[in-house]
Amino acid sequence: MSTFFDFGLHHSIVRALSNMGFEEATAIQDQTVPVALQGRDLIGQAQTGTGKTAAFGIPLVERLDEENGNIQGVVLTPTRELAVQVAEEINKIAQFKKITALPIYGGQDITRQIKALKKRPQIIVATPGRFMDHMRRRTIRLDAIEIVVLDEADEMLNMGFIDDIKEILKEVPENRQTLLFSATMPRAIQEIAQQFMTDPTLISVKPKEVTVPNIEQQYMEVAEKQKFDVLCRLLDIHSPELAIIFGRTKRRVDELSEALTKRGYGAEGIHGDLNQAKRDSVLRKFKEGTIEVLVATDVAARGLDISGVTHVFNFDIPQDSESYVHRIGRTGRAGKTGLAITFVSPREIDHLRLIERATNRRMERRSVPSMSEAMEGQQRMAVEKMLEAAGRENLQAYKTLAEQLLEDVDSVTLVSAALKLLTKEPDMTPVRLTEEAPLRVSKKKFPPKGKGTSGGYGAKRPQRPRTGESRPRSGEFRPRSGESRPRTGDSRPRSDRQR
Ligand SMILES: Nc1ncnc2c1ncn2[C@@H]1O[C@H](COP(=O)(O)OP(=O)(O)OP(=O)(O)O)[C@@H](O)[C@H]1O
Ligand SMILES: [Mg+2]
Repeated sequence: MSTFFDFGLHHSIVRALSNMGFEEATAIQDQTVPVALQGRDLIGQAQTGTGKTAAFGIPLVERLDEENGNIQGVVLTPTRELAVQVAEEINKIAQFKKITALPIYGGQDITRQIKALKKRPQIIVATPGRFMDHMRRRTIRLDAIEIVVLDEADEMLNMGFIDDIKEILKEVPENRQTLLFSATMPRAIQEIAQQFMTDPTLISVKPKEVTVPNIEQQYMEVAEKQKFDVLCRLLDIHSPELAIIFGRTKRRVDELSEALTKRGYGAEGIHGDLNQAKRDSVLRKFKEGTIEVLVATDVAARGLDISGVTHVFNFDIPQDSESYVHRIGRTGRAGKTGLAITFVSPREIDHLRLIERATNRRMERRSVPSMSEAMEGQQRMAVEKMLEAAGRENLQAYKTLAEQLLEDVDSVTLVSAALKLLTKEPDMTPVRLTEEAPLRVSKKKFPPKGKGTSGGYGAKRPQRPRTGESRPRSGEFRPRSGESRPRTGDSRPRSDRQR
């Protein structure tokens, strides 16, 4: 692997990368940065958490002119949170250069954005809908744009942003450089590539292994009615540092986070119907560790890089293999390990097999843990806490008290009582969860063995469920198949404001 010196980057960027703790380039950076620095168009595919942001961030910061205050670079992302995160990472890379990246997204006051634009950032990181708003208001000038990046390009297509993206790409100067990145590259991407890119270089890191090996992948067959109790047991057994639980619908996310809170877990939900202030505060609390469980729809499946996420639970099996890959990719990032557990109801097994085929990787079947295992897990935690305190805390102020207690009660009884108080015993507080219909795969859509696995990503998608909740009503579950994708201006998704 190259060090960042080998790319011939400006010393201020090498210094910034070293400040960020980046010593060597990751595989995708190693292969794409030199090509992007030459000004060539490229399509970059590499697994989740392998540094695709810097793979386009470094060439952006290197190639753009710091003396020029015009907008020279645009990065489009599918979600608002991702726009903020990507802008932050670019600003870190640019910390010793006079280049700034500004995030622009729906749900944020547009006049504030216009004010921020007056400070002349060279790079805009935006969700497509809000970028279009600014384009129409002429508050963003496009004539000096040299580089356009589509991050999570396939997801933006899934969300129906295709027309917006086409319009944006038509408006920016034709001789720009276009970079397109994602961990998953379904075929529809090729259309964009052909239409809007100039002789793009395709760089794909291990296309057959779309998931990273350091994420342990398990599944459990669980009846819909039992899912919640099983989830609680798993949380008790694993005591994750930070966990993300994905649910299928917004209602599901609301109900789950409420139910978890009722049972004493620090959990909050995030989905597209919450206002931006709420979304921001939930994510902030999760990053700080104020809450340890984030319950989310697929709005949090893409790109988010939160350190400390040790576990991902698919409370509801994802709709398709792309969603699966990105959801579980919120753990096991930057070389760390992670565990992903997917719940599958008995009627959804075919759907799970379809995901396994598309990702070319089997999930390990695990049996549902028992209540006593959950109890043991919590007891283990209590013992750990106690031993840690015994080893580290200054206990002087408690010693006399302890000696007095030991005169009346024997030591085993006393320690047992202390452990009981420290143990979070299984909580069976009743909760209310509306049942979700299982995801079914029609026999026709189930590809014969061996097919659809080439390149890891050819498998056909299962049908979307037909329940009202999971319609693309507000951008959470978008039509992904050719037939149902809106084609006209009228039926286009109502911009990223709804996400
Ligand atoms: N060369 C490097 N050395 C060390 N850490 C790195 C390097 N490049 C990136 N990282 C870190 O790795 C983590 C994952 O990077 P990033 O978010 O860019 O992944 P990604 O490939 O875009 O993933 P996803 O497909 O989920 O969007 C980040 O915390 C980033 O700071
Ligand atoms: Mg990314």
